[in-house]
Amino acid sequence: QFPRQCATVESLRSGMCCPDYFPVFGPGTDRCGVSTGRGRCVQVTVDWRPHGPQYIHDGRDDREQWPIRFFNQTCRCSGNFSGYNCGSCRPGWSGPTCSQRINIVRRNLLDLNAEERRRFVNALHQAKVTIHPDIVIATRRREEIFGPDGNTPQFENISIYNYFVWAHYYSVRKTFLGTGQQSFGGVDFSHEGPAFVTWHRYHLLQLERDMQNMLQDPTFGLPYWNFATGQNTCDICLDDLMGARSNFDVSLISQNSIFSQWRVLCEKPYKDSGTEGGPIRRNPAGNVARPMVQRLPEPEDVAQCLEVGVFDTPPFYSNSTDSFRNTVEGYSDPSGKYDPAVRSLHNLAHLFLNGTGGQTHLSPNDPIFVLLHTFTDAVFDEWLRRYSADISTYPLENAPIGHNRQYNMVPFWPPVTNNEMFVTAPENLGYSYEVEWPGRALHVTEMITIAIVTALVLVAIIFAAAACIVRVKKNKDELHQPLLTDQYQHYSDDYDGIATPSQSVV
Ligand SMILES: O=C(O)c1cc2cc(O)c(O)cc2[nH]1
Repeated sequence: QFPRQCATVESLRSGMCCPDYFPVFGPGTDRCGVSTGRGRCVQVTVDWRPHGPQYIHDGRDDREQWPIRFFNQTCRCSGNFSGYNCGSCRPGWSGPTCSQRINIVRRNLLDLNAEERRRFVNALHQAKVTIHPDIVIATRRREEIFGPDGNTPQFENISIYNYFVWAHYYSVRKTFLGTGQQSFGGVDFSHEGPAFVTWHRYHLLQLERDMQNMLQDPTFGLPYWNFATGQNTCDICLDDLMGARSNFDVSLISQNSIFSQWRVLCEKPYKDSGTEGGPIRRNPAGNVARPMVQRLPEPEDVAQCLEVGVFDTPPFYSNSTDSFRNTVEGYSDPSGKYDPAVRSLHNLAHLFLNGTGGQTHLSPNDPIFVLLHTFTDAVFDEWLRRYSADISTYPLENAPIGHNRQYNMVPFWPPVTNNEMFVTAPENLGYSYEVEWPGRALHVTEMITIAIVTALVLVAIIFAAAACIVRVKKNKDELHQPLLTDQYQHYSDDYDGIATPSQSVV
């Protein structure tokens, strides 16, 4: 959550987190790369607008008005520069002056060849065991951050992948209300509100960027898992991908997969440390107590969800109806209608995994999380493209805490608002998805309407054809009749051997 350089008594006391870009000039002389025009140290902007009624403990949580409880000054970078010290480039840009455009392609995991699969699995494992070069995490709440002696900042190193896990956990954990008091659970900075899509988008971008740096490969892109193929099996649960099922325990991963060795972080809820626990549990389609989550979404569900044209609707929560966000998140049925009994799309895919990946405070521990969310993000990006990124229904205020449009997403640093992620990815964030979207099948009512219209058109054609035939027949008859009837009569009645002009013209 914070750069290592800011995890000091001085930085915390001053509230300033503006690390040097080029420390050669001496400490504090090149804050945010100011000497080379990369950026400068400014006051943090926070969202003070009211939040929704779900959160009732204002003043008790470090995540309120993020990140002001920890720091009130940050780097603001110029142009395409970015990062905690303006030492990197904005997504979509690269090169020493961040002036080269780049595009990263996120592909279907199942389309990777054997070598690409091996490299991706190895990269994830490397991220799991490599200490994050820049970021450390706070292991105590703000009021205890200086440690028992008041002089030892309580921060820890964490691996790149575990930081990804921890950030999700920190965003969903309950509000601590004091020793012996029950923590408050009506709070979630990354789910059940409009920030669901923007928060997870940034979360993935940050992992992708960290892995690019780790691999020294700026072209590295996270693949996706199309969980809506209509099959009710985990098709990526193979030993060369996310790990097959163990032969010895249905809820464990096969020992042929490196992921069987991964240990779960944040298993003991509400203890802020990066200690690892037991193995990843996963039993796809194995929740016999809840048959509804023993299946995966259908392609048609994605197609229907993309027809929901309004981004979000009041109360901007998990009971919103006709909201694209609540539909892709999976609290509404795929057509957008809210139904408390329904779990669809993203939520259904989580619950289908039935184990570590199905519990909000733990789910990123299972690497399937990454792939499940890249696909969810692909759906979001397709929605943004289809509806020209219409942000008008993204609320500025009264969304659940953390979800207002201008709120800085918790616990990211430097501060980044939900707003900044509400843009089409290829043009603004430098990545795109290689994906084909399913066409929408017709509803019964639409099929009936089409059948009726077709029948009416057919009847009309038949009538028109019949009328035509009758007319042609009549015309034909008219052609022959005068010779045989009227005129013949005239000729025969008073025939004198010379036809009058009127009689000779047929
Ligand atoms: O019960 C749900 O709908 C549900 C479970 C679950 C797990 C998870 O990690 C999420 O990110 C969301 C989610 N929803």
